[in-house]
Amino acid sequence: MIVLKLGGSAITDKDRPETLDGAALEEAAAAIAVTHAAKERDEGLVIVHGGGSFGHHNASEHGVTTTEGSHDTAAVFDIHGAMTTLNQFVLTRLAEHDVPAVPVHPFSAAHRDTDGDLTLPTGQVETLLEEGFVPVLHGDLVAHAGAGVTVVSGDELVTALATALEADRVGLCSTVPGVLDDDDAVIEQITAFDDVASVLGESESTDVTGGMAAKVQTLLELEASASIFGLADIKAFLEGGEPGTTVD
Ligand SMILES: Nc1ncnc2c1ncn2[C@@H]1O[C@H](COP(=O)(O)OP(=O)(O)OP(=O)(O)O)[C@@H](O)[C@H]1O
Ligand SMILES: C=C(C)CCOP(=O)(O)O
Repeated sequence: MIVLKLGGSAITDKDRPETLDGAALEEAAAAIAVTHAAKERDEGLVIVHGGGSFGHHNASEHGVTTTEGSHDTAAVFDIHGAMTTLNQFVLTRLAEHDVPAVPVHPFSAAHRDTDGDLTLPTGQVETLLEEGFVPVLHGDLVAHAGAGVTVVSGDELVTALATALEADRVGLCSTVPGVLDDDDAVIEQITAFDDVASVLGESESTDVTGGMAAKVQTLLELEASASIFGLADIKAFLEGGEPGTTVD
């Protein structure tokens, strides 16, 4: 099966709070629909989307990150609420393209222990896949022992899902065509963080989960290899290609 992340930076205007990039989401949904329809029903697809201009701004205002928690219910309503709003946009657009996409909200399913380690039950995702659905998860808040609630990034969910479901392929679509070097050329392959640490930065927009540096670090922990690519390469990835940067 395949785990595909739609980066928040790719499907929203990350510089304007709670602003969707409708054209980008449409391009993504159309590419997913055309490849999903062409495949056998038993090749499952799980989609995870990030926050972009939904979630990061709200989390930043409330001072909540993946490690800094909150016990304020207003923070939960704002941050989780922004993410479920974006999730509705994603589900609606996929449904318009006849992709059988259904929501799975991490806030209601996952938690962290006192060390910050994430537990994400996947029985519902596996059953939905077996029943022919495309589960759609998203970066969210999660209960965090000793800290209240903290942010879980879509990237962290991708690695948890890929490990639990033994994914064959993992793809992260972002606003860049891959990880870029000093000359803005796409780096084809990354096998060690130190090799690329000097070019990896945070996001240029408000981002509480660490941008490209955190993304690469998370993906290096994954057993399967993963691809980071831009919107125009979703179809190539879903058809079996390895566009952009491969992290393994
Ligand atoms: N070497 C690099 N190559 C490419 N992008 C980089 C690099 N260093 C920093 N970045 C930044 O990382 C961003 C991508 O990370 P970001 O976390 O925003 O991605 P995303 O997963 O698509 O979005 P979100 O976290 O909102 O879901 C790029 O838009 C760019 O600003
Ligand atoms: C900010 C929140 C709530 C989710 C962030 O998920 P990401 O955009 O995948 O890092």
